Amino acid sequence: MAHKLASSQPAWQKLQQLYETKGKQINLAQAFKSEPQRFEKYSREWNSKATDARLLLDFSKNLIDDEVLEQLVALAEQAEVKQQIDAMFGGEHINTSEDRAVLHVALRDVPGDFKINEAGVDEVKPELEHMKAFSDAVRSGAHKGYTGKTIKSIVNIGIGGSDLGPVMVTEALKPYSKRDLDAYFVSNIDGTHMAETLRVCDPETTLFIVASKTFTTQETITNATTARDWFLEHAKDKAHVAKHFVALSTNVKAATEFGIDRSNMFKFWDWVGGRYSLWSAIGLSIAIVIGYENFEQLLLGAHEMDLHFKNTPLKDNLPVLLAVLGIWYIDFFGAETQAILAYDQYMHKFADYFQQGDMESNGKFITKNSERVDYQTGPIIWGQAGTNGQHAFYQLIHQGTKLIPCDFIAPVQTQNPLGKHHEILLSNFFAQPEALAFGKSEAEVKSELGAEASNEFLVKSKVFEGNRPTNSIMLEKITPAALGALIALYEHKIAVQGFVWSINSYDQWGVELGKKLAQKILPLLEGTDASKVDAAGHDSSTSGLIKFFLNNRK
Ligand SMILES: O=P(O)(O)OC[C@H]1O[C@H](O)[C@H](O)[C@@H](O)[C@@H]1O
Repeated sequence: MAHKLASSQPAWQKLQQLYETKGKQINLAQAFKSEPQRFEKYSREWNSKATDARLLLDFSKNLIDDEVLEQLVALAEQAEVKQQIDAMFGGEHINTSEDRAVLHVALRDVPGDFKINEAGVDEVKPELEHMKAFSDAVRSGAHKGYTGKTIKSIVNIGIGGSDLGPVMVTEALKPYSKRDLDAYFVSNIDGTHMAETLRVCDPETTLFIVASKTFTTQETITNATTARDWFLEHAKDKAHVAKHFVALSTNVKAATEFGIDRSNMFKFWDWVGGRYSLWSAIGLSIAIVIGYENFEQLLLGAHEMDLHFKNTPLKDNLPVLLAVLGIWYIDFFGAETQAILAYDQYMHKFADYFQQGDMESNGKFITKNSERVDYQTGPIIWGQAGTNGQHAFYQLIHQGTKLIPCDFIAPVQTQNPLGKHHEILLSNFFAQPEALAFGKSEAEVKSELGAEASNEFLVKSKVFEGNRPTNSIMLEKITPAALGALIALYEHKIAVQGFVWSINSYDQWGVELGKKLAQKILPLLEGTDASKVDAAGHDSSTSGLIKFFLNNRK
């Protein structure tokens, strides 16, 4: 693969011209007027064959026409997206800086459709069986704590990819959860997170799941050690740890050193990136909360999206469409962010999850050819569940000076039919993209205002320029399979953008420097001698801050 600068592709130059000559003037109101079939043309329904996952992607409210879309797809073709997809599914080591394959798709290949030759792939099935047996035993009460009681709480201790996926999915699929089992997720090194969790847990009925791909992450190991100390204060005998602590990791050696039995370890492999790991052993808390059968549906839904992604021509390929539309705004309109707005309370962690998924994957400036990009790469991802966001930040999306492409997501069917709630929720879900696209003209404002129309400032303040692009994604229902498919859709969108930008979406060197500096600073904080700080070689700002801490702590 050539991994050329995206800006050197012929389609990029063409898109630049299109943007200048007409792209920036595309007017959605006019486009919809002149094209009665715009929705039919720019929307795609997707039905999974083997599961109940169904979704509709409407991308008609984007600032595109046929020519722009054609060039966007041509850009993906020229960037060899198809070949890069095949390389990923084929197990090639596309994570070149770490010389690793990128095979989260193998974790959810339950039917065994992909023939991948990579060490560990043949261990996926046995590991899933291990997860099934263990999650069944915890849920049924067969797995007992050290005093013979059944498990009432699980505490997942992990951070980043070892936390966000389990948190997001267990929240999104709460209707499928075992309601008499409490699930907690401790991630932050701030002792408050663990202290507040232990406060409500009973050592006799709590299972700790230590989730860490590397098993070296400072936060997780510190939190796990604190949990073990707390547990042993009550249980006394170290032999009881086996019933209350399990580990999810690629690093069997470090987990053993921590004191976890091999039989209590659930492993995965270095070809699973942290932010793509919820499908692996890292999903154990999910399997315990929603049951293994539902966890398998989650995998199957994702697998169905994998098949779509792998086998569908680029122009009809949903992840590819989302990816190139994103590139249109990021690289040609200068959009810096992307909002993900799920109109479903259970999905309130979805945007947080893809903050890591997208920003850790594509927040990079070096191409795989070691060139510095001369274009923008990954956007800032943010969002909140609707309708809460409407009462917080939508003002800026509607009338601010920034272009914020938004993805609106909602289920047709609610999990909680309650009066008119769902109709009201969805009326907002339909109204917001409409308002963003078509706005409100000065003439409309004036006619609405009647006598007050002479107040120029009021009139101008009430104008909505419109033309703000959105995608709308409707799922039939947020079932485990549908959620799996939706997550895979976004994962692959991120992959395609990385492929086009020629960056490596699967490493994360950008998180290292801060960690290293913290390691250097920690010994200073453990001491008491402020005078040592000056000799430690920090800048005056960092030294000043550390000394303020040392001089003022009690
Ligand atoms: O699972 P772990 O090895 O503990 O890693 C947890 C997290 O830490 C790192 O800082 C990485 O940036 C994340 O990608 C990872 O998910």
